Amino acid sequence: MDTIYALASARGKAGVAVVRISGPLAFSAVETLAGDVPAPRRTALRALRTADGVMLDEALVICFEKGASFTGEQSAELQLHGSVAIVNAVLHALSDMDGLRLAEAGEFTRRALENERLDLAQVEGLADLIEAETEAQRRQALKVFSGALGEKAERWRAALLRSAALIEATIDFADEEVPVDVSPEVLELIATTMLELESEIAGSKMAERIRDGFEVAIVGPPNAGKSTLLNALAGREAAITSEIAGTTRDVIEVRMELKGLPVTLLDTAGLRETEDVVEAIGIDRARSRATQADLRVILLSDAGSVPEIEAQEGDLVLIGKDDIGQFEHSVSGKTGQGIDAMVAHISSTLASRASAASSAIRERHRVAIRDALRSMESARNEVLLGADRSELAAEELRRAVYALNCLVGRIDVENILGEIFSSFCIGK
Ligand SMILES: Nc1nc2c(ncn2[C@@H]2O[C@H](COP(=O)(O)OP(=O)(O)OP(=O)(O)O)[C@@H](O)[C@H]2O)c(=O)[nH]1
Ligand SMILES: [K+]
Ligand SMILES: [Mg+2]
Repeated sequence: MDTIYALASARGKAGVAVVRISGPLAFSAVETLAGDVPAPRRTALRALRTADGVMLDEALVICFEKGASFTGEQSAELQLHGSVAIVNAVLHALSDMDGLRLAEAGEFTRRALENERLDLAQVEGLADLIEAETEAQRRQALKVFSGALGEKAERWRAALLRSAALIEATIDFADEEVPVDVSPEVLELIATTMLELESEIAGSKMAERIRDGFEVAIVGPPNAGKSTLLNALAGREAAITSEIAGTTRDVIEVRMELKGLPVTLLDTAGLRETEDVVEAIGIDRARSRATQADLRVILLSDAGSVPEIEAQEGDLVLIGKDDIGQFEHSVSGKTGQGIDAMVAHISSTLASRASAASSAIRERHRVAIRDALRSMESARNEVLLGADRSELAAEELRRAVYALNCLVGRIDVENILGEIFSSFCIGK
């Protein structure tokens, strides 16, 4: 195994820059640079020098023993003064050492996965944590990174392994008299686990929204003040506004954070009957994007008019261009009247939906959970068909466990055998 090193903090001028070293030669690299290997997990101030004795920097050095580091390998971190020249000089000194090479992208994390310091879902959580831009994204990624999904998967696996073991035990007893009918317990275990998996799937759409952002569309007739409202929310002239009806054609997207939630606001073409071919295309797009959005702000041109598009649950229907707040449910992009109330409604609606988010944040997770559910469904049917279908039921349960193993990136069906063996001993 190579010893790898890399700059762990961002490139460029900074107060502190962190260089990470991981692998069997990490401590010897530290010794070469710092003159000794400081006690593990203790911060030590050291002068770093090249092999020729040229001073590189004065740095804080932290060593981590094998088995007690992020990667699971012997490793070290050098906290340098954050100048480009110092970082380059230290990286150069490391590259001169035998057996050391620059790490590839994600290689430290890959080693953490290989050494089982992290499961696959945690690696995904870590990737999201690094990408997190909003408070909700940070909290969600941290939950996944701390192993929330892995813990759940572990619980589900245990229930399935127990079910499989119970069934396997009856197969073993097939020729003799089966002491107890295990099917009620097995069916109960499968049913409760299926419920949990289903709720994980249900919350997964929201988890994805927190990752990728909620879409909120502004829709209404031409000249209702949609683009002006978008610009007011964005704090810049993102969309062209004019007194000409039919100004906006393309869907204009503005990414923003609303009370900690990632939101993409959509400004759309004014909805009306038109002979203009290009405007008609814009209106089609407006309708379809608005329908698919998570929430709609439906603007009316005046108090008497009806919405151009059907409101869904949680949508806001507001009278536009009401500069002085003459009407109760109204907004004005020009004066800002009603905008705070509108934002409060949008963010509280989205926040309450977001609170149902599960830890299954990716399509890969959903695929694995759905696979597991399908197999559990089949297993349940086999159990219901009677004892002579036990082998098929156990087989389906094993498939479900396999799917859950894929979920966290651990593929060892050997565990089933272990569980079977242990209950076999207890049973006999
Ligand atoms: N008084 C007042 N005028 C507004 C307000 N919002 C927009 N306007 C004016 O109304 C006209 C249309 O505004 P836009 O923001 O372009 O309206 P729109 O709904 O995007 O129009 P289309 O893109 O053509 O569908 C412009 O002349 C704006 O200056 C408002 O809140 N108050
Ligand atoms: K307009
Ligand atoms: Mg517009």
